Amino acid sequence: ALHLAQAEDGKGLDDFQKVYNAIAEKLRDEDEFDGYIGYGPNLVRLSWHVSGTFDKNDNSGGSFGGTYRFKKEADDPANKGLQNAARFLEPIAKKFPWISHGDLYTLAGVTALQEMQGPKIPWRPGRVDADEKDAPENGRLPDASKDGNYVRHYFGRFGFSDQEIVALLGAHCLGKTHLENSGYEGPWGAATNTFTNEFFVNLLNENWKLEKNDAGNEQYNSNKGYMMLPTDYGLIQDGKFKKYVEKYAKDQDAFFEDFKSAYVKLLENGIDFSKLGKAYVFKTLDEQDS
Ligand code: HEM
Ligand SMILES: CCOC(=O)c1cnc2ccccc2c1N
Repeated sequence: ALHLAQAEDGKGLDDFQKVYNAIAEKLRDEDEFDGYIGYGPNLVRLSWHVSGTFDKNDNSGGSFGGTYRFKKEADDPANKGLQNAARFLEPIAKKFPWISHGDLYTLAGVTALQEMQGPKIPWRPGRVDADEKDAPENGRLPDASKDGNYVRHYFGRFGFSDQEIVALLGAHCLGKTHLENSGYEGPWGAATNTFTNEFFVNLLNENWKLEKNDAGNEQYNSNKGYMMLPTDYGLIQDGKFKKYVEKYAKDQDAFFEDFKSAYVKLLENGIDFSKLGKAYVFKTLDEQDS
């Protein structure tokens, strides 16, 4: 059965907005990280990795239990580089000991996206920390060296449509790949910390060359120093995916709307929120500047 959301007792919008603001202020303050990209993209990746372990066949994994806090999950080779996001969140967890790890990891991704000018992401609390025995085994996160069909099959495990898959991958407009983390490198100089539909525009407009990188892995490089993973590139090799790439390259609002819905589905997969009221929509720091 699905995990039943149980919100932290007596905590409401104002309490979670305080956590949002603490993360957002720390993001602004520590802007030099990773060549002045900042922690935003890394926090978004953490929120996806703690959710992407979900398996609808037995409702295991997923964001509910906050099991990333255990080495068994944190040390998954696929999570290499996310130690930065985890370290960033430690003082936040200390300042707000009442928030569960699952809620913190997902709220941090929402905060980062909104502070990077992304869409407003409705968010619901109620994830409850589980034990180490509930941590999913390694190997549930995707392999970047594969093609579009692999990506379709992989996300089929969560019940995502072609349109939801393409929208979700639009998050690859943020940050960069790091050779020491994943065996992929780049984009050089083009890495961004602003949420846009640029990933789709680049996919369609650049001429991509498949090259071996310094780790011996094949990736697509463009003469502007952009890069795409083989799984990224699979979105334009596969006709059914490509039509959504074209839609989002033309219409950023449509991308924002569809990304928001798919991202919420990713973060809430496997959890029954029916006992809770409506989702919270947080104000950005800019919207609160009195
Ligand atoms: C086919 C599915 C996916 C694959 C194979 C994949 C693979 C990767 C790889 C290899 C990296 C580089 C990590 C590093 O070297 O530091 C990366 C980074 C990233 N991914 Fe994905 N990813 C996928 C889906 C997603 C999704 C669904 C999201 C969010 C909704 C996402 C968000 C990010 C972000 C924001 C970064 C940049 C992290 C940073 O700059 O530190 N990815 N991804
Ligand atoms: C808009 C310029 O960035 C890109 O084209 C791009 C492409 N794939 C990625 C894959 C993983 C992480 C970041 C990625 C990225 N920033």
